[in-house]
Amino acid sequence: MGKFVPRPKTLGGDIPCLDSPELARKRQKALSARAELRVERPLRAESNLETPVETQADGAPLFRISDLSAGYDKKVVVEGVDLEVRAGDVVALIGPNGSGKSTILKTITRHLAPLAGAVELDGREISRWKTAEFARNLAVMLTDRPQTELLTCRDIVEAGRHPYTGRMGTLSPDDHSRVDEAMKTAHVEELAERDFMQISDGQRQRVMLARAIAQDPRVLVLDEPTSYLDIRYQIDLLRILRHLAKSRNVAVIMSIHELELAQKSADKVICVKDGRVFRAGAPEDIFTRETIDELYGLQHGTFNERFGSVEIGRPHGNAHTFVIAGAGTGSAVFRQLIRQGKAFYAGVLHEGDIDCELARDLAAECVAERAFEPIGDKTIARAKELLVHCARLIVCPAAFGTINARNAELVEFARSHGIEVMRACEGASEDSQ
Ligand SMILES: Nc1ncnc2c1ncn2[C@@H]1O[C@H](COP(=O)(O)OP(=O)(O)OP(=O)(O)O)[C@@H](O)[C@H]1O
Repeated sequence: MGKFVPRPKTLGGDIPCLDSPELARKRQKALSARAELRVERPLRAESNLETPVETQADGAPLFRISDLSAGYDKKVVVEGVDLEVRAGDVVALIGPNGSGKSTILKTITRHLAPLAGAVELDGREISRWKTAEFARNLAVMLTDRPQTELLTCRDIVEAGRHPYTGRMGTLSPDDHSRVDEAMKTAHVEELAERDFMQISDGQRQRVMLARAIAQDPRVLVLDEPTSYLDIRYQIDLLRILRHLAKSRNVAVIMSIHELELAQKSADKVICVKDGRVFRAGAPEDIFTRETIDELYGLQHGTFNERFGSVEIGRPHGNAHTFVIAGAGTGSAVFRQLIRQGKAFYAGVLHEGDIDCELARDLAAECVAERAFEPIGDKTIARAKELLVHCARLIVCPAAFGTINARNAELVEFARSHGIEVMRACEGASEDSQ
């Protein structure tokens, strides 16, 4: 293992001393790593990062996939894929493990040859593009870890500019400022001099994002870009991708497992299941309980479309707890009971209240009244029918209002039947005070 050679001091702000022998050697290494890193050439060497790339005049898709079959060693693992992506679109591929998302992404980035069908960039089959020409249009961020030796994180990001340089990979001052900008955008400035192989997975992912940004592509393809990132950087990454799409007209195509993030960041969602496109459409059409439960074959939990989250489902067994909730006061108690594996009833709630939405997924039964209507006789009677089987009543709201005033009857009912009454906020028995 060679000794790590620190980078030379910079001259004139952040512009490195380009004629240093050490840097030339490292740059040579970076050049040889270039093939490994699959650096793709941006379309126009002279293009400015601040200048949005022109959209096609006729509004035709930038990228078109038609009846694509893809797989390994002539064995098809995914087929019948159709997709049109326009400049500025953010497209998310979602679906269960092993459904074929990565295989599609590897095929549309020419890491795998298509087994059938067509993939066109700018109306031309991707196999007909010269390597450099194709590379000038498209940047890729896949999940495999590039093995590099003695390259700093800055070297890696600089590799994103090599498509703009001559054969020796000498970066111009303009290239350097773009590298700086990309590192700043991906929050990896502080990693600049660290060995790329000696940083965390999440840090490495952000460095690879910086490289892709420095590359200034028209199409950016990312395989599970959020997988190693903490929540702050997941949000940052998706904001960056949306910014690239909306301000610079980059077409972004990514696979992603975090449904909530996909729902909030994608313009178009492609659901891949069992090697086929199971459904495709706008997030509003895709992120429904029915579609997501079916896509993932959820049996013990369910997708809550209101919250964009997956709930782990209600516990088995009889309920011995009744929770009076409302206006979001019950959510924490519901989740606490679920964590404890305790089944519970919830009521009397109003349709549309967020507690009502959640209780429908988590409670053994949710007693609900129509929105904005005072609690009626039938509803209160049903709540009492359930309450009488319970050992305790948890009251979440600090006070009742006009339309849920009759929940006070449940408290009285509990007391008169020897059922323990607890205030959620105090966690103590009200009756024992
Ligand atoms: N190099 C390979 N050679 C042969 N089969 C492969 C190879 N890579 C993946 N597969 C198979 O292809 C199918 C699709 O895999 P793919 O990686 O595309 O799924 P995915 O949807 O990206 O899954 P995940 O969400 O787990 O990343 C799987 O059955 C997988 O085992």
